[in-house]
Amino acid sequence: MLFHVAMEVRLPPDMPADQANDLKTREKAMAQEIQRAGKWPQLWRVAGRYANISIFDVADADELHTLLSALPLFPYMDVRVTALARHPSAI
Ligand SMILES: O=C(O)CC1=CCC(=O)O1
Repeated sequence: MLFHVAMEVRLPPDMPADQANDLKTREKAMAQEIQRAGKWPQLWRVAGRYANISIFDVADADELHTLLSALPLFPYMDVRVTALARHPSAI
């Protein structure tokens, strides 16, 4: 099942740089692990914002939630999920 996921990251401005860098390093490692597993086939930066647009390919919304909520930056992200269905005109 495909999901369009929009993530906006909002780190507290007073978060120490070491803590922010650790979160970003762990986020990258986990994101790449999920991509290698084939469950995160598209990950795009939104130009000009600390945000991304992604496509996830997972079994269901429960699996998606499990993956998203395990991301190190999850507590600092505003996440919007849209379930995708096949368009009848798609070829
Ligand atoms: O930088 C971001 O958009 C947040 C993020 C999600 C996966 C990743 O590696 O970074």
